Amino acid sequence: MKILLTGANGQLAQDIWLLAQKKGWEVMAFTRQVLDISNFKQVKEAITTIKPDIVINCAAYNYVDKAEKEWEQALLVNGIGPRNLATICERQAISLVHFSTDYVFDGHKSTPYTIADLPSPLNKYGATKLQGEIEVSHLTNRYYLIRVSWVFGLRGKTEVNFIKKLLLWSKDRDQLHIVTDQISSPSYTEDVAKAVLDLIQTGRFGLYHITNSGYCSRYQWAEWVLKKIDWSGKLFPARSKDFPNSVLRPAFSALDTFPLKNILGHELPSWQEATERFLKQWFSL
Ligand SMILES: NC(=O)C1=CN([C@@H]2O[C@H](COP(=O)(O)OP(=O)(O)OC[C@H]3O[C@@H](n4cnc5c(N)ncnc54)[C@H](OP(=O)(O)O)[C@@H]3O)[C@@H](O)[C@H]2O)C=CC1
Ligand SMILES: Cc1cn([C@H]2C[C@H](O)[C@@H](COP(=O)(O)OP(=O)(O)O[C@H]3O[C@@H](C)C(=O)[C@@H](O)[C@H]3O)O2)c(=O)[nH]c1=O
Repeated sequence: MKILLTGANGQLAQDIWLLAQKKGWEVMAFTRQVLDISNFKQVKEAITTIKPDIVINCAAYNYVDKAEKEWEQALLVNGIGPRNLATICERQAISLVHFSTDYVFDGHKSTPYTIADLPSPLNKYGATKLQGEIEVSHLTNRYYLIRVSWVFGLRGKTEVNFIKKLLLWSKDRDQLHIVTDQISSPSYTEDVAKAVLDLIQTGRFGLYHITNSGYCSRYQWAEWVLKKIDWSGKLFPARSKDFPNSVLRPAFSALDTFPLKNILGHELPSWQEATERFLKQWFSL
């Protein structure tokens, strides 16, 4: 299997890259500096030269607050980039994996969102990711469109990883206030990478939700982590409105992964098991 991987410095990309190499697959990995997915010429050149079996697009603009002002930049990466990839993949009969987010939903439901629920994003980041979904699903038939939520991985930037941020805050604060009114399903990149590589071997194209099992609030997730690391500070519940500079985020955006289990034969480990594994690996690095 020959893979062309974009956004190769990102947290999910790094784990996909590692795992695919372990399987003995050929991975041609491109960072933003080498392949800017919003540049149609560069995308066409890379894909037509390499002729991969599959393109895995991990490139994204993931700054939720900044996207309100930088929405053109966000749309270029999250909307136009996937458009470029889908156009060339379709022309060359190459499969495309693209990732989206729980933030395409408004969070008004009280049960996990299924692949049959209609998106209605609350913020500009979510709107640009929805545009990416539309571009991919309209421009090619050979797609795996995979929504993930609250992604955390060992590698990549701290800014896009809530647990890494929490660990940083816990180092120099003795009090933390974490929101109880944002609930979703954490997704560990190691587990998502494995599921994605299993999925692409099935040839079962379509829309998927891939997250760890179960869901929690940001507060519950933080409480769980801080207990595991024996943090001596005090944790207080907070509300999203206590952070007036943050844009609106969905209150409940847990994802229902049906029919993933029917296809892979298993669900992903629970968010608790995944977070514990992350912490063990993080502190042994
Ligand atoms: N992080 C999260 O909590 C969530 C992420 N997702 C989605 O999952 C996928 C993987 O996310 P994650 O691993 O966290 O992403 P990261 O933010 O870790 O990585 C994204 C990568 O894309 C690169 N990039 C940015 N713009 C371009 C461009 N124009 N062309 C090529 N590369 C570019 C970035 O490079 P540079 O750093 O140099 O800008 C970065 O290396 C994305 O689709 C994301 O939207 C969905 C839900 C939650
Ligand atoms: C600073 C701070 C923030 N918060 C709150 C404010 C904010 O509403 C909330 C969200 O945190 P973050 O900004 O880390 O999370 P955010 O960047 O919104 O995370 C999202 O990223 C994108 C890319 C996705 O696709 C989503 O799935 C999701 O992972 O945390 C606290 O509870 N306590 C604090 O001390």
